[in-house]
Amino acid sequence: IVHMAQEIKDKSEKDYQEVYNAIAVKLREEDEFDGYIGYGPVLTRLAWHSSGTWDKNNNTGGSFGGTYQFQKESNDPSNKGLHNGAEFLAPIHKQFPWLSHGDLYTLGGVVAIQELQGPVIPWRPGRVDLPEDMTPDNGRLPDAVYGADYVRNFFKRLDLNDQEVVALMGAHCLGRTHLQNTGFDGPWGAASNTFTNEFFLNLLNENWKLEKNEAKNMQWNSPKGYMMLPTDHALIEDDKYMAYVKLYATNNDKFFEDFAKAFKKLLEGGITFPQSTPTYRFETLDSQGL
Ligand code: HEM
Ligand SMILES: Nc1c([N+](=O)[O-])cnc2ccccc12
Repeated sequence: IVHMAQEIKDKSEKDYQEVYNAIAVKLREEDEFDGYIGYGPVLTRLAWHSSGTWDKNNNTGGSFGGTYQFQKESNDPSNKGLHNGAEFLAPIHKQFPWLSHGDLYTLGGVVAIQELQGPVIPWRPGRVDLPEDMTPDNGRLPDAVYGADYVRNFFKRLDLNDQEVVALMGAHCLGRTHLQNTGFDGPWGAASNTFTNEFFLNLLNENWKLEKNEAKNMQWNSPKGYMMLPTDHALIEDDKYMAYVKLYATNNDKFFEDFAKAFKKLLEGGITFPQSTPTYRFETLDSQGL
């Protein structure tokens, strides 16, 4: 299967910046969601989950077809809670009906990272909505209960190496786990809505204890009220992963640079873009004085 991005002839950078700004203004205004965390984290997770169904071996799934819009995919137990992100984006789709669902879901994640003071994520348009029968089966997204070998093997299907995996996991600086969504709870400490390298500093500096939570799942908790999933903690149980955790804990610029590259790669998995497709680097609201 080839997912060839379509050439968008009648839309310019200005048109896409207008979509970016509409999402960013809504994100700034609707700040009360999830205990004043806001929609940034769930939009980031929606962009990741709509892309993380890709299988490089047969080029099925991925962000191209926008199939998260179909219940078969949005009802995947792995996607519990993401309807909040999709409902947030629904009015944006109405306002800009020419934007495909695949472009909408991935752009939502780009706006979230950039507006939460993270790095600029270069982004390309042209994903094309696929029919419902092209929706990938459930079960392609990762479980949180396993260790480093599982994580390494899982991300091979997405063509992502150790360095890219550790950088991407840094997005767990955002938001929180919700017992009713995934059976993990916390962090009760500062569940953040600012994109930083905190996740790596927490991993290295906190005193982690493996405990059974209210849903009978094992998770790592710290005295300060932070938590880590088993797959988070795996990054300091494995020497190769640990080297990158230390790199990103001590070099925020390097983390930002590597995260931006890996997140773009994740959001474009399986897509062939024509040479003529522009790569957009959007301005934040702040940098536009808005
Ligand atoms: C081994 C891979 C991963 C596993 C097992 C995993 C698992 C989870 C779980 C269980 C939650 C809690 C969801 C909830 O209860 O509402 C979560 C939240 C989140 N994940 Fe991951 N994740 C992984 C990788 C990623 C990646 C690669 C990204 C993005 C680059 C990401 C971004 C997020 C964000 C932003 C949240 C917070 C969502 C919110 O606050 O509503 N995760 N993840
Ligand atoms: N905030 C988070 C942390 N943390 O250390 O703050 C760790 N792991 C997480 C996993 C999923 C979602 C949020 C997380």
